[in-house]
Amino acid sequence: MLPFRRKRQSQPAEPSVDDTAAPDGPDPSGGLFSRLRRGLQRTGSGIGQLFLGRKQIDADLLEELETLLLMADVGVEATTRIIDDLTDRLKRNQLTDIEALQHALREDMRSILEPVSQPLTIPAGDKPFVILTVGVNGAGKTTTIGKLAERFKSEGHSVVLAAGDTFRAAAVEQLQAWGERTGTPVISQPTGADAASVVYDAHQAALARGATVLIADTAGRLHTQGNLMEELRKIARVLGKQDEASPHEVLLVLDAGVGQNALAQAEQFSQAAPVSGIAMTKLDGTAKGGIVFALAQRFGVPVRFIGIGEGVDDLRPFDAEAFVDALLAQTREAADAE
Ligand SMILES: Nc1nc2c(ncn2[C@@H]2O[C@H](COP(=O)(O)OP(=O)(O)OP(=O)(O)O)[C@@H](O)[C@H]2O)c(=O)[nH]1
Repeated sequence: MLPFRRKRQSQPAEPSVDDTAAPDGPDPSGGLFSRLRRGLQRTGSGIGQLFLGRKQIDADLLEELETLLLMADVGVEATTRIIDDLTDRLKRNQLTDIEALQHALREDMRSILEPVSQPLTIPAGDKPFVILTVGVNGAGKTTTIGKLAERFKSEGHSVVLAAGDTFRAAAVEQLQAWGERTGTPVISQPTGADAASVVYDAHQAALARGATVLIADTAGRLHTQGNLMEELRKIARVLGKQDEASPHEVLLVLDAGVGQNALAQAEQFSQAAPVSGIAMTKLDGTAKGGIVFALAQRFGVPVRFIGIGEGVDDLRPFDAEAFVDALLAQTREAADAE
């Protein structure tokens, strides 16, 4: 048995039938933890299992940990911060056993993520709270907007969507499909129309309907596409003219699978619009989920949501503690084999 194990880690890695129940009793988080843990398995499996059967803490173990963190795309800066701290604690004889090391690792990882663990809260007001989503092609913007519409509606908000991706054929239809699925009105113009004008129309419509949230889709673009980056600035300007605080949130949607490239995307998009939050998608299908640490360490931009699947409910508010716990959770098979 491992000396250190948190209560929630005793759940199975792959709940087969009922996501909300573990053999030890119901999941107190209503299945959220097991879903998140399953999603992050590919990123965290190596780190979680590194300590199994280990009795001694030495330089080799820290070196192995360093390699695993880098492989999970935690990035050089955040990895160095973690390893330096652990080495320091080791020198000061603070890490007397594996349990203490795991505890310290958990603490270090949390301390990187806690500053960016800031949920998106929609303040009450007489104008719609405007969320402008930005990101490269295929990052998951449209899907994330659909999931957000569902979430905000379930919280009692009245939501309007703006089909600001007038560039890609079928983008409007894709957003409309999410609108139908979630019962949310979508304001659109045909492909090729001026994106800023669609967003303007949508803002007017949101005001007229007394909507509390407006979420604008935008065309996926590479940060190297100057004209499209200029279009983003224009959309932000048009929104700002109607309400100087708007857009209230510029949500950068990043595909976790791109790894370190996410850093370049964050940097470039921030130059076109003041990115105020990140939605990290596809954490379910990647071994590179550690990129969240690299982003937190480098930019400190709040991570608002994480996507852990394609379903409408597969978007979760980011929570540093739950994220680190899920990442470091060991599989039952590995624990049993110990
Ligand atoms: N597994 C998984 N798939 C996701 C997630 N989020 C989005 N996807 C999928 O990623 C693909 C691209 O998503 P879109 O929402 O179309 O991406 P987009 O950024 O709007 O793309 P463009 O319109 O080309 O800019 C779709 O197949 C989505 O179902 C996620 O969290 N997990």
